[in-house]
Amino acid sequence: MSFVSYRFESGCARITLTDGDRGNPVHSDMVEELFAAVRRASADSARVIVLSAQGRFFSVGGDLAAFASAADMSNYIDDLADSLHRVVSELVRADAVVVSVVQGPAAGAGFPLAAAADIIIAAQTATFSLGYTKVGLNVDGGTSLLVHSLGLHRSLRLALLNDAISANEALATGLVARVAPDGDLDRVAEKIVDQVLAGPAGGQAATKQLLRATADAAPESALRREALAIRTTAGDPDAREGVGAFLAKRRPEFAR
Ligand SMILES: CC(C)(COP(=O)(O)OP(=O)(O)OC[C@H]1O[C@@H](n2cnc3c(N)ncnc32)[C@H](O)[C@@H]1OP(=O)(O)O)[C@@H](O)C(=O)NCCC(=O)NCCSC(=O)/C=C1/CC=CC=CO1
Repeated sequence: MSFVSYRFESGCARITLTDGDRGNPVHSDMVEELFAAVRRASADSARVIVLSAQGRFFSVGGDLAAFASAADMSNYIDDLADSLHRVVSELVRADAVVVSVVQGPAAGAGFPLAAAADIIIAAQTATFSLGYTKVGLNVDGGTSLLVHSLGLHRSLRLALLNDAISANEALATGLVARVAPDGDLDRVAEKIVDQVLAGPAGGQAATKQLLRATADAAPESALRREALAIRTTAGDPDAREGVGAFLAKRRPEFAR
């Protein structure tokens, strides 16, 4: 694997995004590796899955350079959204308790990826932002998770104005379970892992499924709506303008 690493030990599967020098951008090869790693964790009957990332960013989200260089950007984004949805579904459906460990920005698709976890731990440097509408796309991969975790109006603010929320704001909303100084993040994550491993596997798995079903945050129907929407927005000239403008470090000029 080039973009994701997998390690399994004592009931805990550790999945790490390893393209830290590039900010762990989300592209088709990365998502395929991520999906394979999550499937492997289930095959290993992991009790806990820890999803973390190397480098200064958890993830900058969709790889805008890959979008711009794709032969057909719209098709590329459609396929990528489908692949990412499979990862999100696998994480929310896993019997394992999923813990994400976020340092630095979780932007664009990096945000729903981190938020698909059951327990989110953030460094003080963590920020959460969506970015999709900034590049002419619709939010994807987690509208159901966002509304459940942040509430409707905060989700609308983040999605439409592209504000970022800090680790402490995310803690106050309940999205994040713990905030730790960057140097203490791993210790805090290990404490959570030990706490889960000391609990009853069957009771925890059933409880996770029940809570997610009650919250309707096993988000398949929302993911289906998102996939349909991105099929349209990714083909809109505004998406090409938004992606091109980000890469050229200029303000986008969307059609009015
Ligand atoms: C908030 C940021 C993530 C970080 O800001 P900052 O710390 O100031 O760092 P920057 O200087 O802006 O960025 C560092 C370098 O990384 C490059 N970069 C940043 N984001 C991306 C990206 N998404 N793709 C490719 N490259 C990226 C940036 O150009 C810098 O490069 P240089 O050093 O060479 O100049 C901030 O960077 C930011 O807001 N980034 C954009 C976030 C974003 O809009 N992400 C995409 C959203 S759309 C999306 O995720 C959509 C999908 C679609 C469906 C399925 C799956 C995936 O994605």
